[in-house]
Formats: sequence, structure tokens, C-alpha cells
Amino acid sequence: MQSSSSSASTPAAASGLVFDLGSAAGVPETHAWPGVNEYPSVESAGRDVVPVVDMGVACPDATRALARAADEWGVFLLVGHGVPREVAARAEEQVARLFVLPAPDKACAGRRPGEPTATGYGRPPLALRFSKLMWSEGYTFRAATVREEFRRVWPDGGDDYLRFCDVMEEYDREMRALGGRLLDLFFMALGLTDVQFATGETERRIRETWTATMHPILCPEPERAIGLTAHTDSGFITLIMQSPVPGLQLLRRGPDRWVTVPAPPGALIVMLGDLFQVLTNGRFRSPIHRAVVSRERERISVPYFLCPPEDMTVAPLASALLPGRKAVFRAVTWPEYMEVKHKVFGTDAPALEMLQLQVDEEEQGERAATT
Ligand SMILES: C=C1C[C@]23C[C@@]1(O)CC[C@H]2[C@@]12CCC[C@@](C)(C(=O)O1)[C@H]2[C@@H]3C(=O)O
Ligand SMILES: O=C(O)CCC(=O)C(=O)O
Ligand SMILES: [Fe+2]
Repeated sequence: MQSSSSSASTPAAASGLVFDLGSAAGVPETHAWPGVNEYPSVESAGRDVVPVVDMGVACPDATRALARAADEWGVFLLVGHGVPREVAARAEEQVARLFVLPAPDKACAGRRPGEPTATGYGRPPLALRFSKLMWSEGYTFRAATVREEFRRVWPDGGDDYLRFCDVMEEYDREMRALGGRLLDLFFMALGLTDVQFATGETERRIRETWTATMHPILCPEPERAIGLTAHTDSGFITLIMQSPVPGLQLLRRGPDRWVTVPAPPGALIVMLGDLFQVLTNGRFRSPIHRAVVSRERERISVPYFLCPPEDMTVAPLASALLPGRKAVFRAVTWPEYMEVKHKVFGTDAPALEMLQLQVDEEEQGERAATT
């Protein structure tokens, strides 16, 4: 990851909200990341083809494709998802309108620095621990409190405000419904039956959502800057809508390389998060990814985070444990895990290791063999 070379004791992003990067002639030292080209960037081709899952096809095929994509990549492009194109287009249009507002309007809705789960405009929590600044702006909000949140941007209400809220609520309904369908498919891939979904308390409660929008800005020297540095997402599943401009990259190992995710119109990206890795006891992994910037093409991405409710204790699902296998992660709540992440942002330490339980490999193997 590019973190160690760019982290330092004085976080550059701890204060200061608004950045007028759009008109910059070059990348200033404050935004120049030394490790951006540490590994080569490759297009999705050959053995690096990012998997595509079609939810519109018959069930056994979709489940199989999803299980393979989750096992091998932890990320995939989703088509046949049932979210109407017009709904996605309206949401993207509103997000674009939000970002072109004058800087002082956006600053009124600034994110309170230092709070791991804060909402508002500004830099994401990840940015707080790095000495270098990222070439993007973002807005994080909870779907459930969109009207309250955006009163900070449009204090007098009015048509722009109402239109924004209506569209985002419509988008939320579609994404939430898709999240439910997708989770059912994941549970099927894990071998849970319909009856178990309905009765399993944990399975039923994975429905809390956040929406965060990132807007990587045009950059005069994209090879020196980064939109969003390398990280894993913390929640269960992130559903990303992006403009038809590639920018998301996945770190693939051996040899290490950044694979660029294509951006076919209408497809969504599904990215698994750390707590899904906990839930599946390490079977489905959260991939390291980042967002790069471009000289010519504006890109908006709207990640929709499916996270646990704050009071839910997340632990490996009993149904995800293979026979004879023990849980390899300890139980954790979302706020506790965000505290862990905050401690490791800007370092190379994987946050999930902090949840790892000591399980004797040999004993694990023997137990599995005898059951
Ligand atoms: C729901 C959330 C996930 C997130 C933290 C947040 O509370 C809102 C912003 C999200 C985001 C977006 C950019 C990358 C990331 C690591 C970050 O710093 O803020 C993720 C967070 C996450 O998944 O940990
Ligand atoms: O811009 C993107 O496609 C991804 C953004 C992202 O990784 C995030 O918000 O966590
Ligand atoms: Fe991410």
C-alpha cells in the first residue's frame, strides 16, 4: 500500500475543508504522493478480467458466479441488478449539482473532523492520518437523515433542496432493495436456505445504510496525485455507482499490480468490506482498492455502504463456519471497528488483524477432518 511513505505525524487533512483544485495548473507538494506508481497499473484483460455477475439470469448460475467472484476477487461488476437507469442517472445528476455549488455553501455542511462516523462535506476519515492530501472531495450522509443533513447546504429549503432529497431518497429505496436481494444471493452462496434467512437474527439485521459520494476532480498531473489512497472498506458491502469513466483500481498480488475496473454504462460495482470478511469467517475477503484521477475526464462515484446498525455485534455467522472450523475473528460493533480503523489509517497494519483470534492451525485441520 502507498501508506507508509506518505504518512507522518502531522496529518495534513485534519482541518481545512474546501480545496479549489479544479483550476490548479500543477500538483502542489501538499498533494504529491510519492508511492502512486509503486506498482504498475493494468487494464482489465487476460487473467486480470474483473468478474461480471448478472443477477438477471436464473438462480443457480447467478449464485455460482457470485460465489466465484467473491472467493477470487472480493469485488465484481453487477448487471441485471434491477435498479432503473433513470433512477441512477437522476442521482448522479444531483450529486454533480451538489459538487458544483460554491465552496462556501459546501463548507456550511462541513464534516466535523476527528469523528469516525461523522457526516458532511470534506475529507473522508481515511484522509485524516496522511501527511499528503488527496485529489478529491466527498460528501458522506446517512440515507435516513438526508433531509436534516442537506438543510445545512440549503438552509431555506426550496426547489433545489426538495429535488435533491426526493431523488436521493428514491435512490436509497432502490439501493436498499438491491442490497437485500444481493444479501439473499450471498447467503445462498454460503449454503443458507430461505427458511434460515427469515429466522436468522443476524442475517435479518444487516440492513443499515450510509451513502458517501466521492468526486475525484480533474488533475493536471494524474501520475503524481491520488483521488483516494489504498484502503479496504469497513462495512459489509459497498455498492458503487460510477460515471462511465474508469478510476477505481484493485490491488492484485503476485506480481503486485493495480487492475483498473472498467466502467460499462449501467453496471454497478460490488465491493466486499472487512465486516463481511468477519461475517463469513474469512471466506470472502475485502480487497485493497484506490481511486485514481484523470487529466481529461471528470468522474463521479457514489458508493453506497451497507453497514451494520451501531448496536449490532458482528461475529462470524454460525452458518458460515465450515464443519469443524472455529471462528477466526472476535465479535465487534461498527463503532468499535471504526475506532480500530482510525488507529491504523496511515500505517501498513491491516485493521482486521486486530480482530483475529489465535486459532491453532493444526487443531483447526484435525477438527475439520474428523467432522
Ligand atoms: C460508512 C462509512 C464507510 C467509510 C466511513 C463511513 O462512515 C463514511 C465514509 C466511508 C469512507 C469512504 C472513503 C474510504 C473510507 C475508508 C473512508 O475513509 O471513508 C470509507 C469508510 C470505511 O469503509 O471505512
Ligand atoms: O471512487 C470509487 O470508485 C471508489 C471509492 C471508494 O473506494 C470508497 O469511497 O470507499
Ligand atoms: Fe473504498
